[in-house]
Amino acid sequence: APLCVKRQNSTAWTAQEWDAIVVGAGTAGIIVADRLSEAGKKTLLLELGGLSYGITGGTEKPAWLNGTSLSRVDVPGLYKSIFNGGTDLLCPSDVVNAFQACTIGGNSAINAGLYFQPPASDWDNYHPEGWKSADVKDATQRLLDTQPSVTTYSLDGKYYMQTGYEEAKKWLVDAAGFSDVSFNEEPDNKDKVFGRPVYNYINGQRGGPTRTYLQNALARSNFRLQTGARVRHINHVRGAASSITVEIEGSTVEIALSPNGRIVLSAGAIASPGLLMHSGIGPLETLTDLSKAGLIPNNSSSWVVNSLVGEGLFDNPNTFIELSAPTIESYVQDYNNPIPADRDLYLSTRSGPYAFASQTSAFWAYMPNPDGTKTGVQGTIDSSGHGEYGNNHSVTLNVYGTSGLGSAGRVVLSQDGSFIPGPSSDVYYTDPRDAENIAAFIYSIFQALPPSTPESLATDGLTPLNIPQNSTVEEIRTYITTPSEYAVGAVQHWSSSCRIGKCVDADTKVIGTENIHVVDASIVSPLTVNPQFGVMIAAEKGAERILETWKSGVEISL
Ligand SMILES: Cc1cc2nc3c(=O)[nH]c(=O)nc-3n(C[C@H](O)[C@H](O)[C@H](O)COP(=O)(O)OP(=O)(O)OC[C@H]3O[C@@H](n4cnc5c(N)ncnc54)[C@H](O)[C@@H]3O)c2cc1C
Repeated sequence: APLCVKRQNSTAWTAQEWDAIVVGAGTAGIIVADRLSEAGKKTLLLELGGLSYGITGGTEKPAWLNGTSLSRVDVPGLYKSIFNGGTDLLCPSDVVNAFQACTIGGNSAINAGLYFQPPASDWDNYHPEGWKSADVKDATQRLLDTQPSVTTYSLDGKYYMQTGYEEAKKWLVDAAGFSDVSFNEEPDNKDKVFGRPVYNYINGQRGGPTRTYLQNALARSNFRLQTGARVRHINHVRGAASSITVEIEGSTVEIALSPNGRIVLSAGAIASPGLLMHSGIGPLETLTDLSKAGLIPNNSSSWVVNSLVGEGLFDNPNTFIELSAPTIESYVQDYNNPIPADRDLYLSTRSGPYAFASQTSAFWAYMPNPDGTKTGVQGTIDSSGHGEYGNNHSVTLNVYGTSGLGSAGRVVLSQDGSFIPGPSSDVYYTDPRDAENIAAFIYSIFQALPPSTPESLATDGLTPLNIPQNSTVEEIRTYITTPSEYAVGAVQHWSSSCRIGKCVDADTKVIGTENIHVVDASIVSPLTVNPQFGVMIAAEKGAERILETWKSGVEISL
């Protein structure tokens, strides 16, 4: 644990009692632990993974970064290389059945850094009392004060890889009637809007809670971050937790809460419900299976039966649409061998193609439903083609369904005897209305493209290559719901598996427990935008609510 040992050079931390034990130094966990320690609580932040950003001591990097303080995590343009594997940043396969980061920063250390503020309607329409837009306003401001959102990423002030952006703007703004907006200036406007993406970068490098909140917390003597610590389960009697069992450096230790202490699970939308289940908190059937396997006590009087633990797991259903135009010049950032001029531009001035992740534009719309609700759709355009469409004149449009979708699954434990948490098979498109809406949206924007077929490309403007421009709604619906390299792929935006008002109460406390909280993507309902910003608001707000429960002096009876 190179980070903490230096300052708090006690090896006896495992024998101490903690006011708050936060599980997972990810996107939300870091923020919660910072705010609780700031309020004077003696706070332990336990992280399964290891070092990530250069500032944490991370050293995983390509040779061209040797001699700098940067790790691969710091360079925004190395984002897509995470999908090539060969990294210690990802979760081991026995932790979650999904593509997730297990390292300081969690997924904020590997994601694209897209940082879109959710519209007020996401809180007002989909979250309960106490979590409406007016309730999260201050939390949002605290977040923006600590982690700003940037609209220019390259420090020379220029925009790079813009040929796809220009064609998309011609299509969506000039022909399809979308408004050209600055997303930061009007975050609530997500209906028929187009613009440049916003990111959470700091001075041309990856931002996120590790660069901001964690640095504040590490300066406090009542805070400790421990890496390489895998939490196995919470020890509790009918929901009143007294300690946590952790595997660290090959041994298993129990770490105690102080009287009136709190446990906060921030292990992510798949792992947090998994940890609750492995602690005897969850659906009866799952707890019965775990007890038969000897993994939780047989004595069911110590269980907390809560069928909503894991329920509602969401991920955006997505489709890649490959677009080509004669004017487009594709660009692929290279992990090992960047174009020397682009490498030097980044190293000398944090400018150029390596100063951002490669998304050059984004757009949103809502599809109205007969019952008065609306279904959100988002498009994000990248700088290169995908799969067999990787020619020099193509880019990839990633279309997601977002808020208001009816499809969701749940966190299930694997049936192979190892009980690893993962998504059920019914996360995407189980509600037929979702595919209808997304197909109708794609159809509608295709009408604003010049007529073309994949065999006879438009000479001026974009041609869709994998879904022909002249497809019917029905043909598009079939394409997007048929698994392929371009459709029904997991975006890994896991959320909503332990929702506020259902699985946890408005104080983020797991219903049926006394002092066990969940604060991470699990508690947030499906948002109109990529989840990171909303998850960080939930962490600010969650910390505020937890601190209020302490002030009101609720006693935990053991
Ligand atoms: C490839 C990829 C790209 C993405 N791009 C974007 C984007 O550009 N913009 C955006 O808004 N969203 C993006 N997302 C989604 C976004 O990053 C996540 O929604 C968000 O970071 C989730 O935050 P969290 O706090 O819930 O969990 P995480 O950030 O995942 O943190 C969970 C932490 O808990 C730790 N942990 C888990 N189990 C244990 C255990 N048993 N003991 C101890 N520690 C444990 C993990 O190691 C991890 O550090 C992306 C996600 C992925 C995977």
